[in-house]
Amino acid sequence: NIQWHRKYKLPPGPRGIPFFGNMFQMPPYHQGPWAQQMAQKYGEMFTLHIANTPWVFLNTPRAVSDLLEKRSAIYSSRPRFPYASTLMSGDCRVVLQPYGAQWRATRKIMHSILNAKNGGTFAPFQEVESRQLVLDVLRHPEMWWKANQRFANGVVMSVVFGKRSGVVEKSNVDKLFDTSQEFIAALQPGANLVDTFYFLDRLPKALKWWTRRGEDAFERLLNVYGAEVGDLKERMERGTCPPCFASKFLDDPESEKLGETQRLFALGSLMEAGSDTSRMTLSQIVAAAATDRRWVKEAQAALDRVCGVAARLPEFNDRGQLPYLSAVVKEGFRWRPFAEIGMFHTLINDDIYEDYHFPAGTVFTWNAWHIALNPDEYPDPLRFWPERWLDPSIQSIDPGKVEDPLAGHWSFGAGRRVCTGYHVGDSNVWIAAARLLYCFNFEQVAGKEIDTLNMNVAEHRWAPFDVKITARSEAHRRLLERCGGEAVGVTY
Ligand code: HEM
Repeated sequence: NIQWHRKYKLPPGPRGIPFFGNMFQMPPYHQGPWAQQMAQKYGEMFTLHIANTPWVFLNTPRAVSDLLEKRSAIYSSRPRFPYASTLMSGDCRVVLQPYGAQWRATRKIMHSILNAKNGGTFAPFQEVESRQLVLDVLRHPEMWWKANQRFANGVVMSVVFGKRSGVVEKSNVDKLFDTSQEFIAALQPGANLVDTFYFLDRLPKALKWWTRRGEDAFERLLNVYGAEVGDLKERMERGTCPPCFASKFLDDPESEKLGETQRLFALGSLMEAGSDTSRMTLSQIVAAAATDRRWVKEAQAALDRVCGVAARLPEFNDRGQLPYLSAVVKEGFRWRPFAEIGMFHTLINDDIYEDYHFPAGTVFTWNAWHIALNPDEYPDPLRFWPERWLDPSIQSIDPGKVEDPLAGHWSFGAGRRVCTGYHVGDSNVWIAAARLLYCFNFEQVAGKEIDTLNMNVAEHRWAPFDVKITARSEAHRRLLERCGGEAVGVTY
């Protein structure tokens, strides 16, 4: 221990208790405000000890860029998860895989399919599902959050499996999304003690009460995805499957080398990572629209200039003429980051940075909430202010980068671990936001004002907040019925 302390030096942080460290100080959810307070107290970095693993929070873009980006080759692994990764996922869940050959090979193929050049493969799915979205909101405005969820799940189902979820056998779709929820639940702090207290993993198998549960979850997932891949192969043979991620992935000879389990988990990982993320970002934009009319008026004026008044729905082709809408999407990713304390990146070698010496195995994360709401980075940070991405006199940003999904914020992560689906995610949110804003007005409900700093947008069983949504005019209503209606009968 003394030798360790002589050799290594970590940033300061709150004092913990023996054995558990700071485990009980960090709230189990909505950790952003707490981590923000810590950053205000300790400065550019602070350290927590979760059991005996040090976690370093990076509180400025400078530190995130210096470590997670510029030194990405050694800051891109993940902590061990004996339950959520090994037992439940056969060590094949991309998002938790350690930095190594298997992760790199899977990610390389994912990237080759999900990059911007393939946007044309996915745009038809996003086009249909966003038409259905605006129609669903028109018909049942109080169920906007369900419509939003259906949109996000529907897009990711089509992007991955080339299948419209509205027409897929419902039980398997439910099972697909249930497996995702089960995985997300398993990742919550404290959900499985062995993922924090690694010594438990050394117990004899008979004493590990969680083993059966994890093995069951693993089997279930293989069956659900196996069934979906079987169906996909049949549709490919019949020539009825539109090009999608899975058809390209399974056709790629490189993917054969990954083995069957890794191939199934690659598909599963995309479904898990790609759905809730789009849904939550859209919910944030709805909240922002209801709480601040100023930017909504600008967005609607920009849309009307390009599409005419209640003349036609915005299209992807309009994007170049609608920088304001790209700025809305960027602001949607920045405004209230839902990955409030970022995502864990494990350091694989010892490293020295300025005054500090970090041991291999230290976990790093970017303090997303603090950075996004820091007035030194983003003037008037609580305001949803798309202009900040277009006007360098508000914020130092190159307005030419407004369509670059990664520029100016960390919501898609950092370095080699950055979100593989960011082009799909960004365009999902763009088309849905453009169409919703073109067609609807959003208002708060009297007596049920939205507390935008305390919205639980992760909630998928009920509305995260109340909002009144109405068509902008009778002409918009007619347009919605016509254009939305065209999506209802589409099957593939
Ligand atoms: C719409 C908004 C989205 C947001 C805000 C988002 C955000 C993120 C974040 C923060 C990470 C972790 C990055 C890190 O560790 O540094 C991540 C990882 C990932 N995302 Fe996304 N994501 C979105 C959409 C999508 C979509 C649509 C897909 C797939 C079609 C996707 C696939 C993935 C995958 C596979 C990973 C794991 C990458 C790895 O560990 O190597 N994401 N995403």
